[in-house]
Amino acid sequence: MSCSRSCPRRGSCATCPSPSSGEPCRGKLLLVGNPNVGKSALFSRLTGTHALSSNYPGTTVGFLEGRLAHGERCYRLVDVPGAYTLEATNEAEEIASRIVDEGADAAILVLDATALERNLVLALEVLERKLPALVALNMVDEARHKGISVDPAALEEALGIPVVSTVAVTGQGVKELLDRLPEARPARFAPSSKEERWVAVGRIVESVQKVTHRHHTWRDRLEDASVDPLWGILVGALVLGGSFLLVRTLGEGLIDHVFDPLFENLWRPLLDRLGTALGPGTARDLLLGTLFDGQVDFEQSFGILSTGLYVEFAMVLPYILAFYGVLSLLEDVGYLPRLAVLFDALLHRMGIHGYAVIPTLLGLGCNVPGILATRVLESRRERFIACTLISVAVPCTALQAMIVGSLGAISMGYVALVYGVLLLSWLLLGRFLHRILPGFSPELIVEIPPYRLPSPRALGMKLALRVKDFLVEATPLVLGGILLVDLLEMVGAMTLLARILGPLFRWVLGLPGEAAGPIVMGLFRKDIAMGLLLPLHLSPRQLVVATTVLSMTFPCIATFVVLLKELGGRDTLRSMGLMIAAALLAGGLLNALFLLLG
Ligand SMILES: Nc1nc2c(ncn2[C@@H]2O[C@H](COP(=O)(O)OP(=O)(O)OP(=O)(O)O)[C@@H](O)[C@H]2O)c(=O)[nH]1
Ligand SMILES: [Mg+2]
Repeated sequence: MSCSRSCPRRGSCATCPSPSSGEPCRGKLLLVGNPNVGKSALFSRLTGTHALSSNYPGTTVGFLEGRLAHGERCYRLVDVPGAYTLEATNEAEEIASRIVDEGADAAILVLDATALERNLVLALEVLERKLPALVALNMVDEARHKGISVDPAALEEALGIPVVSTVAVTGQGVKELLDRLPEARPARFAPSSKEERWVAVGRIVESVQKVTHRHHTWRDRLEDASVDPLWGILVGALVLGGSFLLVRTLGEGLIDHVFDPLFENLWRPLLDRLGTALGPGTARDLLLGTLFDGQVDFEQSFGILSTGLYVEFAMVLPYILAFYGVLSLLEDVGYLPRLAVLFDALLHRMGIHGYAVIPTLLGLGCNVPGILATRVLESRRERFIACTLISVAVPCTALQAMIVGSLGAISMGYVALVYGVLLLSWLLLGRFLHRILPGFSPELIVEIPPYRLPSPRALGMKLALRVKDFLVEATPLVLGGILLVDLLEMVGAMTLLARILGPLFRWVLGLPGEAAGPIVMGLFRKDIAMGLLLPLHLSPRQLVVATTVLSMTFPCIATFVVLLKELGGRDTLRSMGLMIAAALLAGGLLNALFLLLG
């Protein structure tokens, strides 16, 4: 097992046993470098722990720790968030700066050979702090394609520390890097000003790097086209439209041809037998739920083993697989930062810069990583706006799967209506927050990585990591949520909730009081809450209102916890207040519109 799992309280990883002796790992190594230079790819290679690695700056925003065993020695290896400078400008850089200041036995300075100049600035800042170090000169394959050659021996001479050329995605040079770890040493750079550092960097680059002329390739042309104001929008619309279609087709295909048949043909007979063995009583009510004609209804029975497992595995998991498969591909190709450039003008009107598009897209998978990814935004104001917008108007894949599964079964028009209202709320709330919150949004300074052909192995590992995270996080909440609903039902709490909130639901939203329970249960899991709405036999229009309100009100418990961690108590409360107000307003207006239309 890796340290990152066994030591979630980062930094207390001294409890990880070393390979042979059973003693804790005492040595500490840091992987330090600019964003998107391959630190996490190298981390995965060195520790065998899979860290998320994507082709855009800011993938790692908190740090990850793993164990690196080499020969008789055992080290704790820290994947430090990418930073351009240790004079931090955002939270990810603050974390990086703090970790470097805490010190370590050695730092592995990961430099991108295609952008040596910019990378060396940070390297010198680290070296000025007298940390023993060595260099992993990464992406040398990419540099070769670009006609850039860096002489590692000359760089070693110039810096005074070991330099090893690496290609983190293939593992080239990684063994040599490990072999040379003991040679890591402090360099002789004295603390200097920014200007002096740039001058030193210029001198080093001149002596170690050669650039040869090369012709424009189709990749260069595609890169230019995808940020062009006109062509870029066309490419963006095609990519986004195509992605959504692909997710839907893949998700539906998996449900129809894999997961549904599995539940119907394998799981149902087992449940039937269990039902007969248990006979009527509380145990059967909790495990299988309500029976219809003596049979389990996977969507409506609400037993732990019936609806609980079905919702998670047959309704949500297929879309999780499809969504993360497609998103990971877009990430690794390097398309997302281009989307950030295209969206910058629009997002600036909402007080956030274009880069917020990446957390937002991640939020469409699960709000939790989406909110964590807002750490790359510079100001607190931007982060508050981005987090609130994600929680209010960006439905996670689990909820979307249920929306498409239930509302989509009636008409895709209703699904489009819910998405339309969410999009409009996202835009209007963003505008509103931009107006009322003091401060300004910094300009977009985002580095556009080159397009890269993703490695199927890396993609597969990333998908497996994300699906595992989903299962670990969702399973206890889904099953526990269903148990809680059943217990609350048994003690009459749901009826009480319906009575208290009934008038508000009836008058403002046009919903029966019984819808209050499911919507409040959204605090646990929104997919389960959506499942609870189904047995109420709402009219399609009521279901649209209920779905919209459920999407926009309280975040689920996991999102709430990260919001609290990222924004602090006061801002989380403000954000939740906005969520409830926006949800009631949107639901109320939809209801009024439906009444007007008759
Ligand atoms: N061609 C090539 N691609 C690489 C190499 N190393 C990493 N990559 C790719 O570069 C992208 C960035 O890698 P990451 O490991 O996410 O970089 P990082 O430094 O952890 O980035 P942040 O977490 O954003 O700071 C990914 O798409 C990797 O697959 C390399 O040596 N050659
Ligand atoms: Mg990373």
